[in-house]
Amino acid sequence: MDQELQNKLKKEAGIKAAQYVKDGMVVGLGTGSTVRYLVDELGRRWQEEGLRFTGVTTSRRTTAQAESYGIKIVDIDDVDHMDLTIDGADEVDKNFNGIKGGGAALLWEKIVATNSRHYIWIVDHSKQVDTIGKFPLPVEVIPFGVGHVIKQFEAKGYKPVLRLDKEGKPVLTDENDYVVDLHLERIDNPEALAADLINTVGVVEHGLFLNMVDEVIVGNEGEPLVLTNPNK
Ligand SMILES: O=C(CO)[C@H](O)[C@H](O)COP(=O)(O)O
Repeated sequence: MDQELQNKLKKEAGIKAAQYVKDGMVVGLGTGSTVRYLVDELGRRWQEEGLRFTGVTTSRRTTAQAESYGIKIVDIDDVDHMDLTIDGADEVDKNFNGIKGGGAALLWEKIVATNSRHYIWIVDHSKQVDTIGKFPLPVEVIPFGVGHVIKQFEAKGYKPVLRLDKEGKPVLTDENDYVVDLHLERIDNPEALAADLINTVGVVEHGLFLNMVDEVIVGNEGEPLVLTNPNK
């Protein structure tokens, strides 16, 4: 899919998802290029329609964008729960299992998601896959001893690569951790992999979001499709 079309589909999914946000809600705001369109639309409604909600964000980038519109953002510990969280995803399969963390925000994203009453992903249709894993699986690892974690992953055949920025320095998450991307190509047993990763000392979180999402809004040529998770 060409970039221009992909951006159009991301934008349509973001605008559709913005309709779920109502006055008075506490809303979790995800991270990434699709969420940017969502926040633009919420910002427009905040300024033009007087929409008022309380936002909790999953990254400093999203905080900065939301606050640039005047949207009220609070600390996650200042609210009891999120009524609704809307985020992007890197891949999603038919069982509503997905990979997140392409933007290195997976830890805050998972914390916000797990404390949300309703959880929605916005994606363009290129993110829909039969089997997850082609997209490298992000794993957040603390810097101390990261080389040893990488060696353990190599020994297991996980094909780990430390994520670097353009200057060749390790990418830092908002918690000042590193991201190790696992080039697995396909993940046939995501539950087993998730358990193995989270039991590895030094791993803070991984980007497998398994059966967490309630609805996926898919930007398609035509109207965005709303898929509802039957297992939630
Ligand atoms: O998990 C994420 C950030 O950590 C993003 O939601 C994911 O990478 C999708 O991003 P985009 O909308 O730019 O394709």
